[in-house]
Amino acid sequence: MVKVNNINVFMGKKHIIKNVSFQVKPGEIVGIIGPNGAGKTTIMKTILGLLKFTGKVSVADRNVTEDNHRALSKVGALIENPAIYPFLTGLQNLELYTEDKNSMKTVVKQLKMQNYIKSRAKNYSLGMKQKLGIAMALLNNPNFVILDEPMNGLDIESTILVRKLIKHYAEQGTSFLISSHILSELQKIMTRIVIINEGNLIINKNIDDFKNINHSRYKLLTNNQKESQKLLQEKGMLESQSNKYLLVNEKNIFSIQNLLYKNKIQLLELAPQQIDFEQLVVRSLNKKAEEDEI
Ligand SMILES: Nc1ncnc2c1ncn2[C@@H]1O[C@H](COP(=O)(O)OP(=O)(O)OP(=O)(O)O)[C@@H](O)[C@H]1O
Repeated sequence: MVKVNNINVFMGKKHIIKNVSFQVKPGEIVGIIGPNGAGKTTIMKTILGLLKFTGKVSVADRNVTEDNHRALSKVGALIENPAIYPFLTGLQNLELYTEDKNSMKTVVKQLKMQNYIKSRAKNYSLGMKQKLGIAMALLNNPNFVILDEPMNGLDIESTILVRKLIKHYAEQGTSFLISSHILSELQKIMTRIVIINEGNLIINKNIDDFKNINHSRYKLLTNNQKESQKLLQEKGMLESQSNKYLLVNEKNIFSIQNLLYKNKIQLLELAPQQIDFEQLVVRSLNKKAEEDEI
C-alpha cells in the first residue's frame, strides 16, 4: 500500500531524516514512536508530499513527490492542528472536503459528534476540534490514513471510541500510520511498530515480534547471589543485574541450573523478566545508543 524507500530530508544544513525505509500494508496499523524531535511529523509530512526529500514514496504504486500529489486522492491525514474554519459549523467544515454526504454523516455518527456538529467550530473545545480533525481524515473512505497524535485532548470515552473506529476501518482494509506519545494507547491498536530516533529508523517490527525480542531474559535468585554472580561472570553467562536479581539469557538456563547444582547453590527463583511496553521501547532506544558508541 505505502512504500517509503530510503528517504532523506534536509532543513537548511540539518539532516533531519536519514535513509528511512518502511512499508504500510493494507489493513496494517503502524505506530510511529520516538522521542521529541525524532522526526515523526517530518516523516508524515514527507509521505504527504509537503516537504522536499530524496528517496521514494509511493502510495498504491503511484509516486508521491513535492509537486505531484495525485497518489494521495484516497489518503486522509491529521497533522498537527486540524485545519478548521472557526466561523463555519463542524458540518460545514466537513462539507468542504466530502465527496459523499452519506459517508460524511456516517463518520459524524461514528465519532458521536451529532450534538455539536451544527454549531460553530470556534466554540469547540480542544477535544471537539480534534474529533473534527479525525473526522476530516476519515472522510471519503480513505485507503490510507495518517494521524499525528490523534488522541491529543481527547477524554477517555473519546479515546476508546477513536481506538475502536481505527480498528474498525483497518478491518475493512484501511491502512494507518499513527504517531503518539501515549504508548499504551498505540500498544492497544498497532500491528507494527516503527521506532525513530534522531532521524534514523531503529526498529521496524510486527508488534508480536517486537514484544518477543526482549523476552529472552530471565531473572535469577539463589540462596547465594554473590557466589552465583561470580560463577556466571566466569562463564560469561551474566547479562546484567538488578538490586535483587541476576539477569540471564534464556538460552543458558539449563547450563545455569547445572552450574548452580554442582556448586551446591540453591535455586530460589528463575522466571522470565516481565517488562512493560514502555520499558521495551526505552530499552530499544538505549540499545541503539550503546551500539553507536561501540
Ligand atoms: N521547519 C523546520 N525548520 C528546521 N528544523 C525543523 C523544522 N521542522 C522540524 N525541524 C526539526 O526537525 C527535527 C524533527 O522534528 P519533528 O517535528 O519531525 O519531530 P517529532 O518526532 O514529530 O517530534 P515531537 O514528538 O516533538 O512532535 C527536529 O530536530 C526539529 O527541530
